[in-house]
Parts: sequence; C-alpha cells; structure tokens
Amino acid sequence: MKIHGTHYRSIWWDAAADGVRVINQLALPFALDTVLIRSADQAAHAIRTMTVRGAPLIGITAAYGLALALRHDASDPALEQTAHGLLATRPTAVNLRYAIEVALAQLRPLSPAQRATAALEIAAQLADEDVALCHAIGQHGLPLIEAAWANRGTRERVNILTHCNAGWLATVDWGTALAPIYAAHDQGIPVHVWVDETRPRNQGALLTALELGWHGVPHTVVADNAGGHLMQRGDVGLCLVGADRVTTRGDTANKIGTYLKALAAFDNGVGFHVALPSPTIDWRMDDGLREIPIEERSGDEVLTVQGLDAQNTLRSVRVAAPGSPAANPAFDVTPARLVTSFVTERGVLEPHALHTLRRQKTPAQKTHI
Ligand SMILES: CSC[C@H]1O[C@H](OP(=O)(O)O)[C@H](O)[C@@H]1O
Repeated sequence: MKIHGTHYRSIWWDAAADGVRVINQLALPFALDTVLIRSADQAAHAIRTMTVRGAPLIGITAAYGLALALRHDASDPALEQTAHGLLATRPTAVNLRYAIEVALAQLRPLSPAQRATAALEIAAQLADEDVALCHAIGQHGLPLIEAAWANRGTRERVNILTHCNAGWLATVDWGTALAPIYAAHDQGIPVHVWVDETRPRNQGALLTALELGWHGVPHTVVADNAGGHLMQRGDVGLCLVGADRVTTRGDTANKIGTYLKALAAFDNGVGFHVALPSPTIDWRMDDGLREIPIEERSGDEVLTVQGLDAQNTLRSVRVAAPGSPAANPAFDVTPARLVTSFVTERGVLEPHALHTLRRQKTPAQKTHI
C-alpha cells in the first residue's frame, strides 16, 4: 500500500508509469502487489474481477478508467459509450453511478480537446473527496465507541462486530465502518473487533483482518454464523458495517449476511450502525427490497475457497459435494427499521433524518453540478 501521511492509500496515479495504480486485492493478504491500469477496459476488468472492490473505490477506479479512455477518443459517442460500459461492471454499489455522473456532468459541456485532462482532475478530486469524507466518518463515529466505552461496565474493552471489508481497502483511505474503529484505537480506547469471515469471498478474514493487524487493532476472526451467539452472550457492544447503496428511507444494501446480523442485533438490543459517505445514498430509490439491484456472482465463489497450501502456494479447493450447483447473491438489503444509525461525513443520523443530507452537495458536486 502507498503510505499516505500517517495512513494508507488503495489507489493512486502513477505519473512515472502513466497510469492509475491499485492494490491487487485478489492477492491479499498473502502477497502485496499492485496492478497498473492504463485503459477503461483494464479498469472495468479490475472492477468485475474484484481486483479492486468496495463501493467508493470501484467508483473512483471507474472515474480513472473514463479519464484513460478519453486520452484516445474524447468524442461524445466515446464518452457516453465508455461511461456506460464502466457503469455496467457491477450493479449494486451506487457509488459507481455517482462517480460517473459527477464526471459526465462536467465533461459533457467541454470540447473533446479539454476532456482528457479534465477527466483526470475529476478522478483525482473524487479520490481526495473520498479521503476527506471517510476521515469525517471516523470522527463522527468515534463518539459511538466512546459511549460504549463509558458504558462498558466490567468489560475491559469495547467489542465491535463488523461484516465484510469496509476499511481503507474498500475506499481510498480510512474506510467507512473501520474509520471510527481506527479513530478510537488511535485515541487509546481499548477496542476489539469481531471480524466476520464473510463468506463466500472472505473479505473479512482476508482483508479486514489484514487491515486491523497492520494497524495493531486487536481482533478475532469468527465464522459468519457466530455473530448472533456472540450478541446473545453480551460480547458485542455495537455493530459497525459499510454499505453499497442506501435508499432515501434508509434501506441498506451491503454484503450478503448483513441483514442476518441486523436481525440478531435487533433481537439482542445491540446497536446496528451503518457507516457511509453520502455518495452511497441513492436519492432515486425508496424501497430497497424492491428497487436495489442485487449482484449475482458465479456460484464457483461459493463452491471453492482460495488459500495457501503447505508449500505457500495459493490454491483454490472445492468445498462442496461434486456436481452440486450454488447460488451466490453478493448483497442483501437491511430494512431501515433494523438500522440504529447512519454514520456519515456530516454526523450520525437516525434513518428518519437521512433526508436532511439530500440538499447538501459533496465537494465534487459543488464544484461542477
Ligand atoms: C465501504 S464500501 C464496502 C462494502 O463493499 C463490499 O462489497 P464488495 O467487497 O463486494 O465490493 C461490502 O459490501 C462492504 O460493506
């Protein structure tokens, strides 16, 4: 990862190589290498294969992909066709549409000759915006952990359950659900994180555990099915998860399994907090269950797991009966009634107050829309 100040960075423009460089998340945690992206097709491939993943990060990767394409053909048809192709890579995270629409809004009025340079500036601005929004999420979410620490009773730490990876690897820096955890840890509050492994791609066991280990945050990887049990035992002070798309009323699409954790949290009186930057809100949708498109990925992701063998070689092994097929919905929708609060760059909001963010534009939107 590129050390960015006192933290990390998952994507950056590599001027010497004349392309955008990303951490290859398919190789983590067993190898740390990067992929250089120099075309829209390479950006789309990186998103589809989940070489890069995480709602904000795929949007910013797509914005760089658009900029790279315009260097070769900045005509109106090329602009629209490239944008459409990038939008089609993954259907659930609305940040992809946000990034492309911010870019299109400022590129369409420009002459083709101006577009490539402007597009690169837009992508860089979206990346810098994400860093600022996610840092703010960390600061606004910190009081939730401070309150849990103040109300810890006899417990010696604040136990937080998270699902999938909503850390700096899912964004440009800081992350969303992990941002308040980093802020609390850095402030000296004894936090401990229950890390859902997050089948089938294990973003928790592979990526969240790696991030927390790198930062020295105490954590324990658990099977996805252990969360309810931990909450029943009183071993979870609060849940903090990310989001891929939140509707105007607060219905929340996030990695498959999130809904089950929200049900367990509701049943056990555990706070269930969704951390997101405002570009993750889809103001055009209200009923998440009916309207949010859920990505269906290959069943092979369920039928096999990746890991290191005894010779430290990365292998894929089948973990289901030969010949059995698998279904693989990659996200589910948690109804707003199960969400305690939304932790955003503008503060912590209950679902009914989410609409107050509607008229507030992000820096990227202010500059150009
Ligand atoms: C900060 S967005 C993180 C969000 O994205 C993940 O999905 P994927 O790994 O498939 O891109 C997951 O839903 C995380 O909560």
